[in-house]
Amino acid sequence: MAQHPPLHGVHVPLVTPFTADGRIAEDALEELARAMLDAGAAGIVALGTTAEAATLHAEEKTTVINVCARVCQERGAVLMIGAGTNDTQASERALAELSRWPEAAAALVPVPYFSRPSQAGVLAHFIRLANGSPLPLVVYHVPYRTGQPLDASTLRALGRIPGVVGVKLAQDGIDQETVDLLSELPPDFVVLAGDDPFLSPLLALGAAGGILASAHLATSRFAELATAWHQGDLARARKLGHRLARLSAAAFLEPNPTVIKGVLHAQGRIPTPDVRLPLLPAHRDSVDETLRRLADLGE
Ligand SMILES: O=C(O)C1=N[C@H](C(=O)O)C[C@H](O)C1
Repeated sequence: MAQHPPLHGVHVPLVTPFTADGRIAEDALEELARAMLDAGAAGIVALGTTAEAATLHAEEKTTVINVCARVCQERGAVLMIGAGTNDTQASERALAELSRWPEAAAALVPVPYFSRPSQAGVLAHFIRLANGSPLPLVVYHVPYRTGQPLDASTLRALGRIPGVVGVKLAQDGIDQETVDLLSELPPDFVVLAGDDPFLSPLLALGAAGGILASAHLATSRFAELATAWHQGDLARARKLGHRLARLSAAAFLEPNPTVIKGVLHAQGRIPTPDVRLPLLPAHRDSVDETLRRLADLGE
């Protein structure tokens, strides 16, 4: 198992494009993956929330991973794969399946949702998973989706588990726990921003990069923002960060990934803007607003 995958930079959690008759549009998926990497993304995430992974059946998930793995291998890019549920045993089985893609850098595994275990229970869950996983783990912490808060000391304890290499942090803001965590990270453990409008402040605090659905749009500018913070170009980073935060806010006017799919479709990059129930396609106003913010990015 690769112990220290290179997780710095911008990773794009790919949407799953659908054809008009509801199948996965594999060609469009492959083209999108290539376009993201050519525009400067460090990697691709297969089966993130943005992929509507919850609505894909097993065969479709394999197709998505195979397409992403092929393109990442071709481009020498980082592949992460979303896996896991709120059931520890089922998550162990899901992770074991990922041994089919040993080239993947990490599995992106959600904090167990809905069950609301104690923080010690969350820790025990990840200790068990890391122990048997064929891939290093990135913890996906998104309390507004999971209903499971974690404090900085638990996040740090997660980061000290052998085989846990990072956290995708989507706290819906920058709170005391975020600042505390980033003030002292365990060795070889990275924070990746997972809440798009807060990418720039998280990079300023020391995040290594981000997993960002809105980086489907203006991919090269997101990559430029990460580079600007890492190189200490503050004037550039602040200005670009504010503009990209406005773009991200528009892209999240409706449940993710509906607006992003609407924009990609309007740009002719995917065959339909379709999403699977219970999501509904974004309204035209949200798509237009996002296209306007994209046009406003300028140089
Ligand atoms: O799929 C992902 O990974 C992401 N999902 C988040 C969400 O839908 O809440 C947003 C983030 O940009 C990446």
